[in-house]
Amino acid sequence: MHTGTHSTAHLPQEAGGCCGHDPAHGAHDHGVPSGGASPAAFTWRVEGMDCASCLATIDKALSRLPGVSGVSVSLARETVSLDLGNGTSAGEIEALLRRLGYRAARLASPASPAMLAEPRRAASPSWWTTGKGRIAIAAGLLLVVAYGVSLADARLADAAFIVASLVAAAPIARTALRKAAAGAPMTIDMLMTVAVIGALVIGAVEEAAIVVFLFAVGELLEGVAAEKARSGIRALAALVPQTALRETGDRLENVPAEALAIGDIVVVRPGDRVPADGVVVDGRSSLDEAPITGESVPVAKGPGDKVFAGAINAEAALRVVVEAGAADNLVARIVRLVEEAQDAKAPTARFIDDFARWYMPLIVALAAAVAVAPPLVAGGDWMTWIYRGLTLLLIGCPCALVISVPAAMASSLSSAARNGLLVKGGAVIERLAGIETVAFDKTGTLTVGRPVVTDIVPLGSRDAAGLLALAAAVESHSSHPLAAAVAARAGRDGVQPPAALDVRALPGKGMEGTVGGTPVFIGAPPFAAERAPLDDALRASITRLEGEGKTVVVIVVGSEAAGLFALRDEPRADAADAVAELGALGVGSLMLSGDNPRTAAAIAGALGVEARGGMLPADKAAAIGELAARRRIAMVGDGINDAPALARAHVGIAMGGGTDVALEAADAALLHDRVRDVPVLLRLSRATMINVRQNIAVALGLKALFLVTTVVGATGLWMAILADTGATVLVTLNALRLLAFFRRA
Ligand SMILES: Nc1ncnc2c1ncn2[C@@H]1O[C@H](COP(=O)(O)OP(=O)(O)OP(=O)(O)O)[C@@H](O)[C@H]1O
Ligand SMILES: [Zn+2]
Repeated sequence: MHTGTHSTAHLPQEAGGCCGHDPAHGAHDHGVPSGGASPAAFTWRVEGMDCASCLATIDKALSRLPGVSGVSVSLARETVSLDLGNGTSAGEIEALLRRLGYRAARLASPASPAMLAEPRRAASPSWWTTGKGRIAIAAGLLLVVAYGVSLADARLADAAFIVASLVAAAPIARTALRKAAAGAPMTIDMLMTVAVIGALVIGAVEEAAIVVFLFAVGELLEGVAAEKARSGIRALAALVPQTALRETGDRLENVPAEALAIGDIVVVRPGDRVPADGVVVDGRSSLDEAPITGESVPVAKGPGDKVFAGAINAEAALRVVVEAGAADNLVARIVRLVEEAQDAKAPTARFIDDFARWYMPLIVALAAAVAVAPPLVAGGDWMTWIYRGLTLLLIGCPCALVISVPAAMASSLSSAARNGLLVKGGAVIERLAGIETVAFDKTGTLTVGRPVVTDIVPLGSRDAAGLLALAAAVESHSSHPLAAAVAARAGRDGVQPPAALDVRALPGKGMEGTVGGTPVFIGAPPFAAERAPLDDALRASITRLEGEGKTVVVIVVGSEAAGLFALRDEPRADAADAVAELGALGVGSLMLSGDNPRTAAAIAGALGVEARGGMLPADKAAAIGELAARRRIAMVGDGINDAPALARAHVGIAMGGGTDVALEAADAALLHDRVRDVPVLLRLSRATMINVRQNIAVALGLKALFLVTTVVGATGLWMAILADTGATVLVTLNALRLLAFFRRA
């Protein structure tokens, strides 16, 4: 059973601290600083955090300041958040960030998503304008020049390579020193600096220059996959138009979309994008929601239908009443969710981070031993063994390993989000990949959730219309799908329901109230039977109707059964296919229903799933808890009345058009009402975990291989760094394959 908490890890997923890993990191104080005044939350947007190593360094440096607690660094959002008590001022924090080499800008509200606080931020800069890009280009050019010089005059070769190495390595050395001054001495920048200087000292000058260049290229590539995934999600936010046509009195005025308030009326002309989430009040058109939810078919919308910011109005003008502010619309929530998801570490990622944490010091110790021991103990050649020791230092770079998990997760999470599948982090992906059974709620999940009254059976003197009026009187107070069906039928038949008093819902059982002074109950037969005797003829028709897959509710007036309604809710068109696809994946399906077992079995039988009926809402949660103890189980529901069951499953999946509840209550949410997205999500998760394992194998495999070849002297300096750069490239390319998952599916 999962804990239900979505990791509030202080370090984001990509924070593995590739190159900046220091053994002590992570030990910081989340306590409230002394001094009485409660700490205030601050958030900065920090530019220049382009590598995993930056994060550990920032976290560590900030956490050491007095009065600072709860440091959280997000690479996905490019923010640093922390609580500030007495002892340090916000200005001092900014100064420290500047000293570490980053630009920091305070964000007004820590709660506001960074992206939306500055929504029009230019797209991420081209690689060659970034610090790492410039170092890589410079190192490459210097290398070419040095080769040119050495060809022209062999006597100048050594000097040329030495200059090239020193100049290209200078920024790396500066970073190493800066981090060391901030309390993180053992970083890959430091290893690089030591290795390059060492190589120059022992005369391996050409290799030193190549090493600096390859290292710079590797560093440049490190964040490519994550950045690519991130820019895909940022593109979403850019879909929301900047301006809106607001109706003010009888005028239309152009206002910034952010200025729209709930209740404003906006006009969306054909060809325009919808500026805010809202509900259509006038007009009919079809809307293209593909950019937001990945739904490729345009959706017809008319009065009363929900529209989402960013959708393209294809046909006719619409008047829309705004229902959410700019920071709360679906697109903003998706962006925020995916960014948070990218910061939530999967267990595998955490394991790799732990590994990387002791890997680097271990390799450094090994390098020292290799450089010194053989010459001292066995009389080996000093130059040879120092060279091998320096090479081992380079093998200490855990870059490819540290990005192996987050690169795959970032690709997976963002391609899922672009296709209407929202997953709250790598941990959920990891759990999804291991799911053995999927439990579905019935109403609204496996079925359409819009039951229709098919039979009305009055008893005694009352006629059908009279019975319907009575039922509708009580049901008009409920939003249950069955209640909606009864009310709809009354409306269609032109029946005017009388007033009902003291109406209350009995969850999972029915409704009760008083009409004209007489108590009226409408609900499931077993609970009706507690109030009035049901004769054999009545029981027989209930059994027959239920066998047809219909839900029967009995109306009890006073202490007498007054009649029954049968309602039928059709299975979703793709439900049977979804169950079959799950079966093909080796995953079992199960339907949990509050409906009576016979109806549940009839519907389940048609879909080919096992069913459990007659469950009260608490029973569903209990059943999930019990199943979860034996099998890894996912629960799919609408997130509204089955939140407890969703929470008790290993993975809770909410289905249903982007409602707040669905997004908050579950580990994953499907924006479309498409059951087949469940097997798609499982396949994506499995593909992601395979990808992760391939990445780890490549990264670790190359390390192990070059560790051995270095010690036996088969490979040298530049091959060692090429192994890391090459592994970074392979891991990145492999992770990016996941972006194409939906194109193949
Ligand atoms: N408003 C209502 N009017 C009539 N009957 C009701 C009402 N609410 C609940 N019931 C009765 O209680 C049963 C269980 O209701 P519950 O809401 O738990 O299940 P459901 O959501 O309809 O179905 P499922 O659990 O399969 O999704 C219904 O089948 C019905 O017999
Ligand atoms: Zn590295």
